Formats: sequence, C-alpha cells, structure tokens
Amino acid sequence: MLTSALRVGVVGAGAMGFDHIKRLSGTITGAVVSAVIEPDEDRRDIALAHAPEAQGFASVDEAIAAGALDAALIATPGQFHEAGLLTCLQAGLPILCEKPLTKDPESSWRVVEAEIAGGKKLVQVGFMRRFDPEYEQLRELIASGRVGELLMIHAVHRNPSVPDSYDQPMLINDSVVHEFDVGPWLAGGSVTSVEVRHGRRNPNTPAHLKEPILVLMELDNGVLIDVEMNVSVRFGYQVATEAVMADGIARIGQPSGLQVWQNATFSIPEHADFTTRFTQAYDRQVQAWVTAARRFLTGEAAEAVAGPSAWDGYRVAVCCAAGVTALDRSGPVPVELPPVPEFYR
Ligand SMILES: NC(=O)C1=CN([C@@H]2O[C@H](COP(=O)(O)OP(=O)(O)OC[C@H]3O[C@@H](n4cnc5c(N)ncnc54)[C@H](O)[C@@H]3O)[C@@H](O)[C@H]2O)C=CC1
Ligand SMILES: O=C1[C@@H](O)[C@H](O)[C@@H](O)[C@H](O)[C@H]1O
Repeated sequence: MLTSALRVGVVGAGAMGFDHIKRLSGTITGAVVSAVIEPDEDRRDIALAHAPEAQGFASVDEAIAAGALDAALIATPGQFHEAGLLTCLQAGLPILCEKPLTKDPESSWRVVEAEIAGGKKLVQVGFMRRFDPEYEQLRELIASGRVGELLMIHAVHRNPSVPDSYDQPMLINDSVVHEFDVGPWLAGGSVTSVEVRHGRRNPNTPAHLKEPILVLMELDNGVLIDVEMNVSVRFGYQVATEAVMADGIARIGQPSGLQVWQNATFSIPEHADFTTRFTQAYDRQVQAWVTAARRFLTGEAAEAVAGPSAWDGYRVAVCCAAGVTALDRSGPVPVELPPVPEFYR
C-alpha cells in the first residue's frame, strides 16, 4: 500500500527520459524518481545527479528485484518497449510508456493480451498531445457542435531537421504516429485507410530520405485528415492544426508570445523543438499519470491510467503499419482493426 510519494523508476535516460527525470524531480507533485534504469553508465550518472533519491540500475529486472520502484516510466527507444512493458506488467507496476507503444502491431497486441490477462489497466501511452491545452480546447469545440459538424482536419508537423539515424519509415513510426492518435481523438472516429503522397523533394532533405510527404487518413465517420510531414524545414518546430467545420474553422498551434516590430519587420518567436512546444502537455500528462497511479496503488481507483491506453497504442500501431506500406504504394491502404476488447470499452 502506497503511503508516501510514488516511487518512479525511469527506464532509459536519453533525451526524453532525462527530460522526464527533471520534470518528476521538479514540477510534478506526489512522485519521486527512485530508480534510473539505464545501461549507459555515463548517462545514468548524469541523470542520477538530477534525481537525489534514486538508485542506478542497468536493467529493469535488477530494479524490480531490488524493490526500487512502485511505477515505471519507459523512455527507451521504441524497439525495446515491448520487453520493458511485459516485465513491468508481470510485476503489476503502473506504466507510462513513451510513444510508440511498441515497434509493430504484433508486439503491441502481445502487450494488450498481457494487460488483459493481468486484469488491470496499467499501461498509459505517452501520446502527450491529448494533454496540450489547445488540443483539449479544439476537441471540446468540435464535440460541442458550436461551429457545426466537423468536415476535415488539416495538420502540419514540421521538424527543423532530423538525425542521420532517422530513416524513411520513421516519418510514420516516429512522427506521424502522433497524428494517428490525436487526429481520430479530435474527430471522434476511427481510421479506415491511409494514403501517402510524395511531392517535390525538399533540397534540404538528407540524401537517404524522400520528404516532405502528405499523409491522408480517412475516418469511418467520413472525416478526412491530411498531414504535411516535413522534417527539414530549418526555421523551427511547428505543429499546427486547422479544423474545418460546417459553420467555420478553428486553428491551434499558431505562433504566440513576444511580438516585435523592428526594421520594418514584425516577428513572433517560433519553437525550436518539441520540448518547448509541448512543455505543458508533458507536464500535465506526467502529473495525470502520477495521480492515477497513486490512486490505483492506494486502492482508490480500479485502474492506473489517465490517458491513452494500450488499446490506443495498438490501434495506432496498426495505422503506422498501413502508413509504412503506403510510403511505397499508390492509393489508400486499408486499416483493419479487430473489435475493441470489452476490457477497453
Ligand atoms: N512524446 C514525444 O514528443 C517524444 C517521445 N520520444 C520517445 O521517447 C523514447 C526515447 O526516445 P529518446 O529519448 O529520443 O531516445 P534516446 O536514444 O535519446 O534515449 C534512449 C535511452 O534508452 C537507453 N536504453 C536502451 N535500451 C535500454 C533498456 N533496455 N533499458 C534501459 N535503457 C535502455 C539508451 O541507452 C538511451 O540512453 C522513444 O520511444 C521516442 O519515440 C522521443 C522524443 C519526443
Ligand atoms: O515524438 C517526437 C519525436 O520523436 C519526433 O521525431 C517528432 O517528429 C515529434 O514531433 C516529437 O513529438
């Protein structure tokens, strides 16, 4: 039974894991980083310097065997998520797992099956856009019908640049993965097909990539969602959405902040990367998860989840698989999902 702060073990102390460690040690209430689980010793030591109450471990098994955590935040690269999830589920730990849930639909399904077998909802997936205040407002506006029925969504997802390790499927699996979650969440429907179009290549695009791409999702309620996925824009990081409704439009993700007029020029700052664009979303996501995990461990709640579930992670993995197929095929690729298991309804 949990009587004090939630002891969180952070698995993976790279870019996102380190960011979450600082968040958990600073802004989040009701939690403490009790374990930094990271095979790279240098990274582990740097992270431990920001988590004064934490012990360091090289693997999840060691940390669990030492009884060092009440809950796990998984921030390893996607291909390692399944192993970490299955180990933590086996130990009955609440888990916040960074996106994607796992690397493909088959492994995501195994996680869904393991969670159902355990009988408790323990897995929350880090689709943090659902916690961004503007996305929340847009969803509420669409659902209210105040501007009429939703017809289409236009989305842009622009990164200034990407590392050499970022390959063509990552346009889908690492980046559009967010739109596959948040688009249907906004529109209140389920994706039935995905199409990818390649237009003129950006001369700034790294030699091994072919982009920008345009991704078109068709939903079962007739709504179309298009996403410009563009990872060589140079000017900054931009994620913006326009919802077209019967009686008007609504936009989120527009530049805001200090406006400057100088030398016959008007400027507003733009984000350089996702860490500032989605600061509030990450903070609110982690706080909601900590609160839910605490309520679960004290017996006040039946589940440890306050956001996207393992089912959402599976559903998105199926969309990503269709999206990767669509990268090399003309026309729409169908998305076929089994019925939502009773456990997730
Ligand atoms: N929600 C968002 O906006 C973002 C989410 N992410 C997600 O966060 C996750 C991590 O991404 P990054 O931090 O960029 O990766 P990274 O490569 O910077 O860090 C990953 C760390 O995990 C460690 N690691 C690898 N295998 C491990 C294992 N079995 N146990 C413990 N540690 C292990 C590595 O040594 C490394 O330090 C990915 O799933 C990625 O998709 C990344 C960027 C933004
Ligand atoms: O998850 C993220 C990165 O991994 C990805 O590479 C970016 O495109 C996304 O905008 C960011 O939120």
